[in-house]
Amino acid sequence: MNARLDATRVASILARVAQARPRVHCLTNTVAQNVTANMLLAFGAIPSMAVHPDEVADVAAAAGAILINLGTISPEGERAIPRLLELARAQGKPLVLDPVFVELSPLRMRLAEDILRLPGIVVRGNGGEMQALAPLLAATPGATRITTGAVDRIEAPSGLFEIAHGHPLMTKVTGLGCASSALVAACCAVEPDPGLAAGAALTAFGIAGEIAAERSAGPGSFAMHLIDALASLDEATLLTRMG
Ligand SMILES: Nc1ncnc2c1ncn2[C@@H]1O[C@H](COP(=O)(O)OP(=O)(O)OP(=O)(O)O)[C@@H](O)[C@H]1O
Ligand SMILES: Cc1ncsc1CCO
Ligand SMILES: [Mg+2]
Repeated sequence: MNARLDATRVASILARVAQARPRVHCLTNTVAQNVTANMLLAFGAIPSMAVHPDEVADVAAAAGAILINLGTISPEGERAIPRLLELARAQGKPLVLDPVFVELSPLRMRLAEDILRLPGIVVRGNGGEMQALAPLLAATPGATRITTGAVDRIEAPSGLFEIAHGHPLMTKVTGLGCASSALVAACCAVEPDPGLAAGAALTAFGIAGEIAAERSAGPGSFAMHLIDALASLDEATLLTRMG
């Protein structure tokens, strides 16, 4: 099922991130901002986090990809969203939606519905979030749907990928799902097939999680080791871990 996503392919996408150093503009939640920025840097990408509706499109204009995360959506963030959608549409820029807790509020569901109208949209959520969005996604042809958990499932126009890497400690540090969405966006900036881009990002993140778990004593040191493991991931490690 993942025949097109071997270690060489993943390494090639990661090398393109390291070479191009794409900026990912993150309209994200206040909890996950720091860990998201640090994971992007460890991955070789560059974060920008502007929120103000009157500057967000200027700041994002030269970014390689955009992330919209609904986790602590504010009135200001809500006004920034159409600016980013307009920019992504005009420039054909990749946009990833992280529908945090979309099942908890009609406001989030309405915002998700607007964002899902963007052609080529990529959505990454956990099982509950993706289940809540299922009726909307069923009416969204061309979207890439990513459900993370013990096994990550990527349903893309180019096919289905399943990633069985990672570690349960990844659920004990807040914002790692949010950070994974940003890494998917970074790969979308350098790889036109969003299925392969998401597969590379989540394989790298999962393998870094496995390595970090071997080095850590609990969730605190795990977060630190995860940044280090992601920053030093190389093709030889991918080959060994992907088998
Ligand atoms: N039980 C598990 N075993 C291995 N890896 C896991 C497990 N659960 C989650 N992961 C990994 O953790 C990362 C985050 O996924 P998760 O589904 O926990 O996100 P999330 O619920 O959106 O997190 P958050 O909202 O806290 O940011 C993914 O890379 C995923 O593969
Ligand atoms: C804990 C939390 N609350 C809103 S966003 C967030 C980070 C994980 O999604
Ligand atoms: Mg989440």
